[in-house]
Parts: sequence; C-alpha cells; structure tokens
Amino acid sequence: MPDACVHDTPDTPQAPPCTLLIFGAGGDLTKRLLMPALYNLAGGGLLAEGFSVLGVDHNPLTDEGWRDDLTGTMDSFTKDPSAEFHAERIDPKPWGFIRDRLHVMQGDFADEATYRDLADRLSGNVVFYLAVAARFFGPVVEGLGKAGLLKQTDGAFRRVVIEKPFGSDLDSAKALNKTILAQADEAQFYRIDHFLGKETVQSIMAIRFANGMLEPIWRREYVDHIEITAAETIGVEERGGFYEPTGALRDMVPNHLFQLLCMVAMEPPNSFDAEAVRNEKAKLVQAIRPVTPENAVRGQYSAGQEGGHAVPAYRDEPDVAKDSRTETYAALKLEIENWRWAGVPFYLRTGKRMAGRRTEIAIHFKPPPFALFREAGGADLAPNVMRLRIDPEPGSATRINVKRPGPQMHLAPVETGFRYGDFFDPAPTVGYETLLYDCMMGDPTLFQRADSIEASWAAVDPLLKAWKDAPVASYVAGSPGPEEADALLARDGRAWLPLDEG
Ligand SMILES: NC(=O)C1=CN([C@@H]2O[C@H](COP(=O)(O)OP(=O)(O)OC[C@H]3O[C@@H](n4cnc5c(N)ncnc54)[C@H](OP(=O)(O)O)[C@@H]3O)[C@@H](O)[C@H]2O)C=CC1
Ligand SMILES: O=C1O[C@H](COP(=O)(O)O)[C@@H](O)[C@H](O)[C@H]1O
Repeated sequence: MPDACVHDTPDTPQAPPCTLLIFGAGGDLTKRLLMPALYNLAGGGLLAEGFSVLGVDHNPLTDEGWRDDLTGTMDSFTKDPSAEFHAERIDPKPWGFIRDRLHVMQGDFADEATYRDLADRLSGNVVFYLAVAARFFGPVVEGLGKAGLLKQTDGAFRRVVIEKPFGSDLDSAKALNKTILAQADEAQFYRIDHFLGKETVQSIMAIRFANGMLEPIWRREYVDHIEITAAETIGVEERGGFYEPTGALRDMVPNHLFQLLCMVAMEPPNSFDAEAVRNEKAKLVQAIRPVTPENAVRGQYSAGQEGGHAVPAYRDEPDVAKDSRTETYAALKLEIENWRWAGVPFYLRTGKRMAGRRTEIAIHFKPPPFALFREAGGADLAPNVMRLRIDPEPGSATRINVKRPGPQMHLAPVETGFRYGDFFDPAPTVGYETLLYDCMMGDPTLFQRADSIEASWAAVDPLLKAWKDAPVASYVAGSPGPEEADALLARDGRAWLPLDEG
C-alpha cells in the first residue's frame, strides 16, 4: 500500500469497472495530477480489476513508451519536495496496477477518424476526461456525440469530465453549454473545479452543517463581513501565453472563489443528495448582485522580491506583452441578495506574487452589543474572526477575547483552533482522487452544473466588460496587493487580514 490513501474508510465501495479515456495523454495535467490520483485510488483498493486507461494524443506514443514515461514522472515526484504530489516512495503494487492498464492511441482531436477508431475500441462504461486546452472542449464532445460514443446502452454509462476554464465570459459559457448539451444529457457532464477536490473545502460543509452551535450565528444578525482570499506567492511561471488573455478574475473568481463562497454562504441543503446541494449552490450564485467596477480593483505586479530573491515584473515574464494590462490581482466586494446575507459584504481577493501563500475564508463577527469591558481595554477589542484555512496549512482558527492573567480585568485576543495534520493522516493527495472516484461512481455533487456556471459568469460579466479597456493598478511583487484594494475596504471602515501572520 502506498503512504497515500484517500477514501480509507473500510466501507468505501470500489468504483465500477470502466475505461478512463484521457484526451491529452501526453499533457501536463495527465502526468502531474491524474496519474498520482489514479495511483492513490489504486492504493486505496478503489479501482476494480476491470479498470483501464486509454490515452489519446496527437503525439506518437506506444503503450510501453507511455508506461515508461509515466513511471519516470512518478519516480521524479519522490525527488521533488515542491511537486504537487510528493511521496517518499512509489509503491510498486498500486503503480503496477495502473501501469499494466495503460494503453494509448494516436489521434487528432479535430479528426473524425479518431472518434471512429475509438468507437471500434470502446465498450461498456467509459469516463471521457478532456485534459485538453479549452478550445477543444466543444469539438471533442461533438466528435464523441457524432460517433455515437455518448449513447448509454445496456446499462453502461458514458460520462464526460470537462476541465477548466469553462468559457471565458457569459456568452462563451452559454455557447459551450449549448454545444455539449446538444450531444448528451446534463447528467453526463462533470465540469471540474479542482478546489472542490480539496478535502478542506469539502469539510466546510461539515463544519457548518454538522455543528449545531454555528448555524444560529451564521447570518447577517451576527456576521459583520466575510473575507475570501486566494493569495499565491508564485508568478505566472511558464503560463504567460494562457494568462495574458485570461487574467486573475477569469482564472480564479467565477470558479474557485465562487465555490468557496457557495460553501460558506449557501443555505443548508435538505440532504446530501447531489442535486439538493447543487440547487443551493445555484441559488446562491444567482443571488450575487452583478459586480460593478466601483466595487472592484485590478492590479498587476511590478518587479519585487519573492523569498528573498528578486523577481521580474509581470510584463517581463515569458509570453507576456511589454505593455500588458492583464490583471494578476483582483479584489471584489460582493453583495448577496437573499434573506440570510442582505447587507453583509463579501470581500474576495486573489493574486499572484503576493506577500504570502494563503487560501482561506475569514468570517468576521459583529462585536458584542454592549461595551461592558470599556475600562479594561474592551472598547477597541478586536471582534471575533473565524478563519477556515485551506492552504497551505489546512485547519481553522478563531480569535476570541479572554482575560489577561493578573489582578485586574484586562482583556487580550487569543486564537483557538486546530490543524488537520494534527488529527488526520497527512497522506499526499492531489485533490483529483475524490473527483475521479465520484465521477466513476456517478456522484456529481462536487461538479458544476450548467446553471451555476452561467450564473457565476453573469455575476462578473459587467466587470469583464468594464475592465476590457481599463487601466490596471500596480503592486510590487511580494507585497499584499495594490493600495486601491486597501481603499476598497477602508471606505467601509474595514481592512484585509494581513497575509504574513497567523
Ligand atoms: N496542467 C495543469 O496543472 C492543469 C491543467 N488544467 C486544465 O487541463 C487541461 C489540459 O491542460 P494541460 O495538461 O496543461 O495541457 P497540455 O497542453 O500539457 O496537454 C494537452 C495534450 O494534448 C495534446 N494535443 C494538443 N492538440 C491536440 C490535437 N489537436 N489532437 C490531439 N492531441 C493534441 C498536446 O500535445 P502538444 O503538447 O504537442 O500540443 C498535449 O499532449 C486544460 O484545460 C487546462 O486548463 C487544469 C488544472 C491544472
Ligand atoms: O486553477 C488555477 O488554480 C491555481 C491555484 O490552485 P491551488 O490549488 O494551487 O491553490 C492557480 O495557480 C492557477 O493560476 C489557476 O489556473
């Protein structure tokens, strides 16, 4: 058994036998994330004997060549502590299970012959995984549909996993939904958002709905505002070509940050049935008032420091225009127009090359109604803040006020909380394990439905339009972001939590 084992509860059933058909077999996602995820699932005994993988790519690959390449990549993870999947060793048993089941076929996604060949090779249950650039999502689904590969006959399932980004604005997302839904039912599509594969993101539902003490205060009467942060210290690295037309807003906000928003703000579903959960999420995103430029800030990093080293400005990164106005930072104030959250601002921020790596949700509670401890320094005591931490140190921390030891009643803020690593096995996982398993099991809870995706794009659409020709503020690489983002909160008498403490 590997040291990584997700789904390690003894009663987790094995996924039914199926073929995982990976379009983009030679790509980065396949190597870095899908293979480690399959290895972990095999280690947990969750893949059936009848499981197999068929890769498709236009690059010439043979079964043996592909198996050797991927074995080499898996081994390389053991030597690279910064790898997304870093394990001490690769256990030959689960990796052998996967390796022996790898097959590959050369084919172009734009060529009808590819789909005819697939139709000859495939039978039974198939999960088609589109590990391909977004421009291929529509054409590949059309190719599959026209070749009859999405027909579910004799009880076999045919499901399609679609990577991100799903569209680049409201119109393109609607057009893509129309294209794919002309070929198969909504229930056959699994639109992935890897944030939902993170254990700690899923755990937000548990924290909210499995703890009776929180529900009564999780509302506008007690919550002052909510802050959602996804700050990264890395720059755009080698992804300038992708990032230039994309920017921080499209890359992170309507997908990842809105998923965090849903987890923290949706109404309790009446069951954990996939549609019950997805209905609540859809209602929440539909309640976001479309964001206008007055309530948002965009920034781009200039040259600065990261980890004590000088780093270049965004405009000096590879494949980036010297006069680029693409934002590498976005901050938004959102209003949720529903009964629970009316009047409670949600401040979201995300950026590259920021002062610290942090993905978290901070719930800021209102102060006590009466300043009983005015004489004891209570007049300016910090309000309670509950931080749900996702990366890099998953856990939770809540700031509360206590009496400072001594003869007098002097108050001081302290933190109470927990780290997941102190309670659970910190097995290296990449987040795709749960998502792949759920797809094989036919559980779409953690995948995005067409209506939610479109509502998310609708919420940011005015901003995308306004930002098309707008200037971009500047922030120094390694700083907390542009000053304009501080002003966005300061005008409401609030401030972002620092990125470099707690
Ligand atoms: N990489 C990552 O970490 C993540 C990626 N994603 C998403 O996953 C998807 C795949 O990303 P990634 O793996 O990085 O992409 P890659 O470009 O690395 O992989 C795509 C693969 O498909 C091949 N290919 C390109 N065009 C064709 C064609 N016409 N016919 C057949 N094969 C073709 C490519 O070959 P060639 O190299 O020769 O072009 C490459 O081997 C994207 O949607 C991305 O947004 C999501 C999260 C993380
Ligand atoms: O999808 C994306 O997410 C990553 C951040 O994900 P994380 O799991 O590392 O927090 C981001 O770097 C990338 O730009 C974006 O495309």
